[in-house]
Amino acid sequence: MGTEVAAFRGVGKSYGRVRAVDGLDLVLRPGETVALLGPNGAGKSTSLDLLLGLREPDQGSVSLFGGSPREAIAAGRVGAMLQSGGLMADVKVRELVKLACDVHPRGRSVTGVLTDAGITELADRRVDKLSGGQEQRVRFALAIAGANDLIVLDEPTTGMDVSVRQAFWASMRAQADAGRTVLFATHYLEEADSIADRVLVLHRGRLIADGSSAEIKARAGARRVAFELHDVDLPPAAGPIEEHVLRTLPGVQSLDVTARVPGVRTVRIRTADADASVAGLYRAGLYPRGLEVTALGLEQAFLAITGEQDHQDAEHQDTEHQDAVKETVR
Ligand SMILES: Nc1ncnc2c1ncn2[C@@H]1O[C@H](COP(=O)(O)OP(=O)(O)OP(=O)(O)O)[C@@H](O)[C@H]1O
Repeated sequence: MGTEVAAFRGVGKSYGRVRAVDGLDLVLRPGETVALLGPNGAGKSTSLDLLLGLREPDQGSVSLFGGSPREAIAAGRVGAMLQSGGLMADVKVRELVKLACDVHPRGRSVTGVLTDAGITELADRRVDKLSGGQEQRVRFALAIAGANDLIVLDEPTTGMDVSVRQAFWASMRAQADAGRTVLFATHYLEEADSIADRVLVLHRGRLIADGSSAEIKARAGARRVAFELHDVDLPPAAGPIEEHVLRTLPGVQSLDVTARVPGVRTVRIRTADADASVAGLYRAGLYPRGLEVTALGLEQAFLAITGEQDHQDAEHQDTEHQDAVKETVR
């Protein structure tokens, strides 16, 4: 277990009838920078709360560094930046950071923390006079006030403008480069794509994808094929038949055709097999102009994976419903 930073084993957590986390199995290893993605209500914050021992699972177990979350926190191995909870009001930033450094079992120097969080110039400002983005950076400073081995961040860049966000990620990356494990929940998929070396996708409390950003994109499998069809290139009978041809090309998952210029249609296809789709286009006698084949971005891959899961869940519910009806009829 020495190589485990954190482990969820068969973890479940419900709030009344809402199943927020449903059978979560997951191990975090030292030095990883891990992004936790998922639509609203997917169970991200609940999972982080369970990891930090702020909530107890109904099922399964959560461990940190081979012990309980509480033990790991008491030993000063974990720093966290959560969405909830206000900051102390009547103090200056430096005083608040000093307090956090003093009470931490492995507290760092105040100057080092202010520098690493990029808030040296805010040190003499009152905490209650900060902007939302500045407040977030102070919260981050509190999360790195000690020599933690794991840093947990729940939507850390909410409220930060683009430049502050970039500076924030540079600070965070320095923490990861120092060998710390970082786990962050985010709704900004480009952050996950550029910062994390591992991406987890939660959906209705279940882990539906776990891998590098490239693996998640590949897992979504799809590529986008875009081209133009010019009427002058088409056989006379083209029209609705041609849309049917496009829709039934090998690998096609979705099709979008727009006609902004008379005589020219722009076609965008999402396909699981770009080579086969393109070969099929030519076989059908179509002449695609300006053909482009691109991989899906993480955002589209995320939408594809979660959409696919919604579809499977709906089918499963349908089957269950039909089974229940059959049972009633019998
Ligand atoms: N204290 C609570 N009491 C009742 N239900 C809760 C509570 N906290 C969360 N939930 C519900 O549990 C589910 C998971 O919520 P959670 O906050 O963990 O998701 P999330 O992925 O962090 O969402 P978001 O992206 O919107 O922050 C949701 O359906 C939510 O409404």
